[in-house]
Amino acid sequence: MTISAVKSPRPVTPLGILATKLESLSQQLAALDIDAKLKLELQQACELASGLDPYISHCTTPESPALAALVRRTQSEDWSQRFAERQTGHQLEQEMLSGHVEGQFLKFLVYVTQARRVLEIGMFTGYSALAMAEALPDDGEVVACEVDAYVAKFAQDCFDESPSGQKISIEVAPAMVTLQQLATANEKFDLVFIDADKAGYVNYVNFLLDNNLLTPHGFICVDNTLMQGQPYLVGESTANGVAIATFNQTIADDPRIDRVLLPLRDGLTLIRRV
Ligand SMILES: C[S@@+](CC[C@H](N)C(=O)[O-])C[C@H]1O[C@@H](n2cnc3c(N)ncnc32)[C@H](O)[C@@H]1O
Repeated sequence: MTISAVKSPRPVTPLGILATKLESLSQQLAALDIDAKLKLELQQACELASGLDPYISHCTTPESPALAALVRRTQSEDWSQRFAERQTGHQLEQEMLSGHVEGQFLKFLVYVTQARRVLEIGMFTGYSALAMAEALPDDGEVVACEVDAYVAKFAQDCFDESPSGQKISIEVAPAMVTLQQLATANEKFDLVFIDADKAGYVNYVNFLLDNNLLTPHGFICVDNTLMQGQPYLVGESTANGVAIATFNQTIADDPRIDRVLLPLRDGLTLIRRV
């Protein structure tokens, strides 16, 4: 593994982007001769936005040493270089990692639902998989789908050094291929976390429901359902923004589904069959 300088992740959530924009506005207005009360109000808006994520993190149980080590390794990797050298099949980036608060939330869900079998669609370096594995009983299992062989090996190396890593089995293939194999083997899951290619989300949820891959009380968590605010903003969207807007509407129109979208990080939608 090549170690390069650790870079801070860029903002990729609606709140993070809002805080950055407010900060930029505040800096631009600071130089101008404008009403001091207006400057103060903008400063207060900046503090309200930029202080929220650090405070939520402060109030949340800290991540384990194994998760913290996985974050450090992920941030130290030069993902652009790996892609340039064709070691990864597509451009990966540290911002893909779900992180502390979302990881602890997923872990909490595993505990309270007493899940024993978890399926992850889109693993990257394994942060969410390992967070969920930490909450599983000793005989519990996370089956983690990942299409990229390089990052799958990277995650496996992290799991090998983690106390809960042996509960995770990685399936290196396009997730739909793995889902078909799991359905053929009549596998069932208590919790499915979807965090892969956004254009595939509708098909993943339909496949899980149509092929009874969930246990009777099983449920699905879907990541990035706010996609940096694009689904509710007027103006141009990226391909991912369009895919998530379509996914959110498809889910809203599906009478089989009960759902709630939580404004956690970049949006997390919980889905269960009614
Ligand atoms: C956002 S990252 C996952 C982050 C991870 N869940 C975490 O919390 O750290 C998305 C991952 O999905 C993988 N992926 C994309 N398309 C996929 C597919 N069709 N099948 C399986 N994995 C896929 C990507 O290679 C990438 O590693």
